[in-house]
Amino acid sequence: MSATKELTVGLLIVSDTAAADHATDRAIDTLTAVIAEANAQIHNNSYEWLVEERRIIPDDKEKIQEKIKDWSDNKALSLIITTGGTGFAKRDVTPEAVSEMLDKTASGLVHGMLAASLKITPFAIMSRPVAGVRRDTVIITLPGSPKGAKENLESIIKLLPHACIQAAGGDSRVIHSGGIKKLEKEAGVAASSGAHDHHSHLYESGGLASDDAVGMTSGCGHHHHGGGHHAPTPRTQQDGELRSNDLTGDVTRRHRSSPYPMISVKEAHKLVAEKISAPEVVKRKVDAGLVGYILAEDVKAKESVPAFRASIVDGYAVVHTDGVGIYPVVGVSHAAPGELKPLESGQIARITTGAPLPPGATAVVMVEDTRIAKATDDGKEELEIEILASGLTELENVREIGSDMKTGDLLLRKGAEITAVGGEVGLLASVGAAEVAVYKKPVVGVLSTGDEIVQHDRAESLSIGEVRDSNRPTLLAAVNARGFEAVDLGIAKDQPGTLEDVLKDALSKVDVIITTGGVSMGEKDLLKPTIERTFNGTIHFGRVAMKPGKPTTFATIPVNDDIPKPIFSLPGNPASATVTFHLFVLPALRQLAGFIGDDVHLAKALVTVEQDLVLDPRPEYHRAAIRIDRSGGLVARSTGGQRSSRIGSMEAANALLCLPAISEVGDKRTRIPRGDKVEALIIGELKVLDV
Ligand SMILES: Nc1nc2c(c(=O)[nH]1)N[C@H]1C(S)=C(S)[C@@H](COP(=O)(O)OP(=O)(O)OC[C@H]3O[C@@H](n4cnc5c(N)ncnc54)[C@H](O)[C@@H]3O)O[C@H]1N2
Ligand code: MOO
Ligand SMILES: [Mg+2]
Repeated sequence: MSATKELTVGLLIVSDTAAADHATDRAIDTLTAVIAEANAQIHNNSYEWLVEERRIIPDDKEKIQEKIKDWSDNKALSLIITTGGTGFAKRDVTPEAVSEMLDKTASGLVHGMLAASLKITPFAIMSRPVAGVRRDTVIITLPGSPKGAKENLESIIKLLPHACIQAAGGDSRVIHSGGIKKLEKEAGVAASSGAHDHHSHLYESGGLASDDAVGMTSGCGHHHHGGGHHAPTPRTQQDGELRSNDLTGDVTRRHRSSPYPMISVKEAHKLVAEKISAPEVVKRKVDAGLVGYILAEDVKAKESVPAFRASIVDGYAVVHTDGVGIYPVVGVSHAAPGELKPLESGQIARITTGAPLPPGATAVVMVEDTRIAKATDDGKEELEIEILASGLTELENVREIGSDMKTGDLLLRKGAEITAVGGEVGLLASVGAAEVAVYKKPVVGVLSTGDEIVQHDRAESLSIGEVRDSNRPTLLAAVNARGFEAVDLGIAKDQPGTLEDVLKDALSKVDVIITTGGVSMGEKDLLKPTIERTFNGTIHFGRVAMKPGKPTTFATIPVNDDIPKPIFSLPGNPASATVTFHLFVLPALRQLAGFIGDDVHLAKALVTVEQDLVLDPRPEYHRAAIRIDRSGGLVARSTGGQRSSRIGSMEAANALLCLPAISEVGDKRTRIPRGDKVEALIIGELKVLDV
């Protein structure tokens, strides 16, 4: 199984000055930053640098050798980086100390570093770096100046994973061919056939799908129509294959890299669509509570609308052939039920909008087209009216019976959504539909997990380590606002028994479970093992190539003879939980509720970005507020800091901008410049741009 490999690093700062006063050292911070940057640039998750040791020692050959021995022979670090002691001064002994320890030298790395430095300064010629391998560890020596050390390391760091993996015996599953080619390209190394052969044992992955064989493309092109015929399904759990940590084991035996393949957002959508069961049909009353349901039957009109000949205006019912002239007012028809006296030629009747025409009347004249000819003596009633309008046509200003809708007409088709606009409820109500068949909406349970999580409105201030529960109120609100019934499942402690009890209870009450927290690599991350090992559930995916939301987990749990119930275990980080709710859970809820086709997914639009947006190694769902500008175009403004912990990044956000992973954009661009257009997934109402 391919997985992220940690490449461990030791930073050995060789400097008399820094050893005497650690505060003077700048090398550790500088190199840590270079390594962090290198991690950020890694275009897939097959490896990651991890700085495990940092030590500052004086320019002392024995001390240098002692550390190198410990870090390579005992700790088997992947890489040791020394800084300092590479010049011509008497105390400069690092190259000598290191050379004596090497099993193999690596003159290529030395050339690489020197060549890069010489481009920057001729003084590079004054440095005497060495590099090589001791046991499983690659060792490089950098100059003492932080600037020089940084430049040297930057010049080779992209090729170092390859060197380290080979030095450690080369695991052919670690780096896939795309990764090596990318490294070569990034480092400007020609992929000559020789180099290719040399690498081949690393990148022929023997049919095993590597992490990004499934792709890391951003998730906007995700629209699947519920199962279907798109990309091949990524690997999911095979029968009986348990990948999660065994909770009965010691922490030392937990996974050190995720056993779950990293799949693309697109594939995650496809898996959700496939595993979500068919919607159930139920009868529901036609009232305000019907909003958000999908009709499970065609609905036909049982009655005609209008059910009688009705006036469209306020005026006088006439016989249309009578023409202009003065006529006696023989009756009144208000919009109210009741018997009406028939009208004969030569007579008229006062009538209001919506009122039934008297039998015999064939048209209505608007009050504006008439004049009073004679009133009663007290002046309170009209006796005679002069009709001024000529050339009336039959049924002018009249709604004929069934002219809006006839008995038996198809009102709404199976699959129609009863929207919050109200039109469909109105249509059903207008023909007296009292009850309709719709698809059942799933009831959704929302659970927070974590020993540190406390009720958000607890009055006492927080003790160290405590965190207010923002995920549960957020998700309960979002579930409700999307028209689904939400059940508050509370907070479960990070204890297997507790989680088991809460989930067991939830499975009996709700159709879909959402949990947050406890899905990543920590020993207290219990969701995956509990789903798999306690509930015999199937984890369909446990990692998705996206930011935020990498550890998003989707599983189904068998329940008696029933259809397995879906459980979405979202990451604990608040922005991650909220984004992944919209991206994965909402479509699943909609599918269960009978939505089909593109309606299952969030709507997409092309928007113009207002600021430069920096790209991440993972496809990113950048939170933004999009507005309609004066020309009707859409502009997007970032909500600011996008760290997964920052729920503030969701404040006023109505869209998720789909930013490609760095590796997806050509010409080494690292940002989307302002003014460019990107795809946005709409999660809230659009507003008009402030002027
Ligand atoms: N060694 C690794 N560590 C982590 C990885 C990794 O790949 N390797 N992934 C990181 C990513 S990405 C994420 S996202 C998080 C996900 O963590 P978990 O889902 O396991 O969540 P927790 O560890 O329980 O909590 C993370 C974070 O969120 C806070 N939290 C949790 N629940 C709530 C809540 N209801 N309301 C507010 N805040 C909450 C929690 O206190 C933590 O700060 O893992 C990374 N680690
Ligand atoms: O993917 Mo995590 O969601 O970065 O924070
Ligand atoms: Mg965790």
